[in-house]
Amino acid sequence: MAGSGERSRDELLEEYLKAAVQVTLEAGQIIREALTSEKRVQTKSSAADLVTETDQLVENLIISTLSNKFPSHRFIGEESVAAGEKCILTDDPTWIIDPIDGTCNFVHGTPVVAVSIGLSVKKELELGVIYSCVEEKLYTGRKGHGAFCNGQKLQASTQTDLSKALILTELGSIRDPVAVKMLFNNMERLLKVPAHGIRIVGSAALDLCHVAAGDVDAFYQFGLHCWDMAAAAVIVGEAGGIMIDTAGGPLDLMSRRVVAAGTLEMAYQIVKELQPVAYERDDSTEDTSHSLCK
Ligand SMILES: O=P(O)(O)O[C@H]1[C@H](O)[C@@H](O)[C@H](O)[C@H](O)[C@@H]1O
Ligand SMILES: [Mg+2]
Ligand SMILES: [Mg+2]
Repeated sequence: MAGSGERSRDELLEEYLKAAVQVTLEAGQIIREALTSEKRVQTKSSAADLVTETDQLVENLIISTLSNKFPSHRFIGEESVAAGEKCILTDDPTWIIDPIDGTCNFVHGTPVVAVSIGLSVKKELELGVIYSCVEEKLYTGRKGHGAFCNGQKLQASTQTDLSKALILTELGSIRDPVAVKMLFNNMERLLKVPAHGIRIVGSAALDLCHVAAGDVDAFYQFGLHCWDMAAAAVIVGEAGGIMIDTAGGPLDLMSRRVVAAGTLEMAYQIVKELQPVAYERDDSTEDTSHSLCK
C-alpha cells in the first residue's frame, strides 16, 4: 500500500489519463484551426505517406508537455520515429503517440482527423485517448475502468455473423502494385461472403473507435503502425471488443497488422478470409526492406 506521501498506482494512472486528455484537447484545437489553412506537405515512406508541419508541431507539444510532467517516461511518436528515433517498447511507462491520425485527410481539409495517445507500463497498454478533432468526440479508455466517448459508456457490437457485418479497413499509403492487389483481394474475399459492406474513412484510430462504439462490427488492416493501435487497443478492449493478430493469435502491437471486432467469433471469421500482406515490423532492426512492404 502506498505511504501517505506516495500516490497509489491507481492515482498515478488517473493522473496520467488526465494529463493525456488535457494535451489531446489542446492538440485537437490546433489541428481543427489548421485544417483549412495552407500546409507544407512532405512525404515519408511513399508518395502517399504524408506529413505536415502541424503533425510535427503537435507531436512536439504532446511530448514536451508529458515529459515535463513525467520526466522518467519514454515516448514513441510517429514523427520522431520517422526522423530516426527507435521504436522499441521497454518496461518504462511509454507514451505511444500519433499526433495526427488521418494526415492525408488533414492535407485535403477532409474533417476526419484524430489525435491518438496510448500509454504502456511494463509493456501492458494501460490507457488510451483518441480525439476526433472536428467532431469534438473524445474517446477514452483505462484498463479495468471502461471506455467512453464524451463521457458516454461505449459498448462494442455483439454481431457474430460476418454475412451481417459492416467492416472498416484502410488501404494505407503503400502504392506497390503487388501489395495493392493483395489488399483489394482481401476486400473481394470479404465481399464474397458476403459482408454487408466495407468502408474506408482514412484514420485507423477512428475506425477502431467505431468498433468500440458498436456502430461498425469490425476493422482490419495490414500496414498500420503501433501508434495507430495503442490507444485504441485499450478503448476497444474496455468496450467489450477484441483486437487480435490477422493470423488469429494475440495482438502484436509492432506487427503492422490487426483484426478488431465486437466479438471473437466475428474476428475469427475475418481472420479466415484474410491473406497476409507482409510489412516490416515497427520494431525491426534488420534491413528487410528488400522483401517487405515499408
Ligand atoms: O499517417 P497517419 O497517422 O495519418 O495514419 C494513417 C496511415 O497513414 C495510413 O496508411 C493508414 O492506412 C491509416 O489510415 C492510418 O490512420
Ligand atoms: Mg496514423
Ligand atoms: Mg499520423
